[in-house]
Amino acid sequence: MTRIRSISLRRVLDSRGNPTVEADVLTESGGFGRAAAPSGASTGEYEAVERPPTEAIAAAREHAVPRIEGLFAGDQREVDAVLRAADGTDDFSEIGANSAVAISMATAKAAADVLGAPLYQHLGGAFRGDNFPIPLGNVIGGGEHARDATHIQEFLAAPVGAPSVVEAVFANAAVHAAVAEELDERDVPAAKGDEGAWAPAISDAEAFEVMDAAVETIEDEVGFEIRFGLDVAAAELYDSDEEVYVYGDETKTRAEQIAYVAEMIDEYDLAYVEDPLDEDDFEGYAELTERVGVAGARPSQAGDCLICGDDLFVTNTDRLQTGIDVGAGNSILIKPNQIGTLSDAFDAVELAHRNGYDAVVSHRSGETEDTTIAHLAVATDAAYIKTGTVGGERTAKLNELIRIADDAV
Ligand SMILES: C=C(OP(=O)(O)O)C(=O)O
Ligand SMILES: [Mg+2]
Repeated sequence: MTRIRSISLRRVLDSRGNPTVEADVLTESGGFGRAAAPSGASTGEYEAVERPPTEAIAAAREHAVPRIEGLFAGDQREVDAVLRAADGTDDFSEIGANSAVAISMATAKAAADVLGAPLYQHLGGAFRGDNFPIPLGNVIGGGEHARDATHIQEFLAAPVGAPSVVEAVFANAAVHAAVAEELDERDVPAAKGDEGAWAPAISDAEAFEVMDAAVETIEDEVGFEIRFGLDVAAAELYDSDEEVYVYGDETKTRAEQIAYVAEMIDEYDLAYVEDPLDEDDFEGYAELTERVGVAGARPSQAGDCLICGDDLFVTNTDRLQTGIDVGAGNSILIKPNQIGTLSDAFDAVELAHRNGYDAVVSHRSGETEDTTIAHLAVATDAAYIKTGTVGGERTAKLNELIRIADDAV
């Protein structure tokens, strides 16, 4: 295997118009990989730290790049371990998780290029057969991603019965269009939020109705089962002084929040609920998980509702282990930039799978054209991949998924 000859880092634009870190990795035999860090808006308190790109690049050039140049490109674990050692902190606050994840992902792409293999195969996906992640598509959103819209951050289409990835991807786009029609009929204008989801000024209750109607319309059209799900992003709603969840003028106690989410799962047969409670409430997650009766290995395979930890677990194996120990949730959201390296993201998926939890690989609200997460989702046999449904930085991932399924990457 060839060694890494050089690493270049630069600032590029993300989908919000903010700067982010892009890395190029070049090997001695001419292998090339390029990757860019995404960026969150509703970030978890326990995520690895993103530094302003200029500082992150300067720190990575000083501390990490000289130690990684010369390593074998295919030895991802070694490269990621050296990134961590060069940073020297627990949370990548020296070189920035944005520099770290860009270098980690670009290294994997360079190694795949050397092998002449698609990235998902290099990452371990050669034996995945016909298992493909189901795309969860954000079609109505608010929270931290849009002002004056729903309190719940994301309403996500879940085409669980789609016979193929391509049909699933197009079904989500059709639900996005059907939501626009449904809003139009109700005379509700809607701009789009950060992830391309419609961001109407309607109540959460009305958004449930709109989703339900749109999903049913498209289900009838395509002839396979489409459910939907949520990212409540409840840490953003939680007032820790008052110990209540704040929905505009209304509040819910912890018990009311658990009851509300359980009721919505039941009423709308939700396939997926992410971050239903605050990021410190492992016990609350456990209570809800038990209440909605999710049992057994890999709930997605049994058609059960996923209770997924994003801000709760932050792609971190220590936090996931705490959750596993108390029965908090049954799935984990995987965002490589929350933890800083691909090796750490893989460890989180493997710990999840060994314990019957599903993995859901996810984009961030601030994205680039980077397609690494499509390969990561296939390589790890993730149950779902969460992205938007429209917009270039979102369709980049979806179109790559279609190409992987078509063996055309
Ligand atoms: C994608 C999400 O948003 P952000 O990237 O803003 O954390 C999320 O909360 O799942
Ligand atoms: Mg989330």
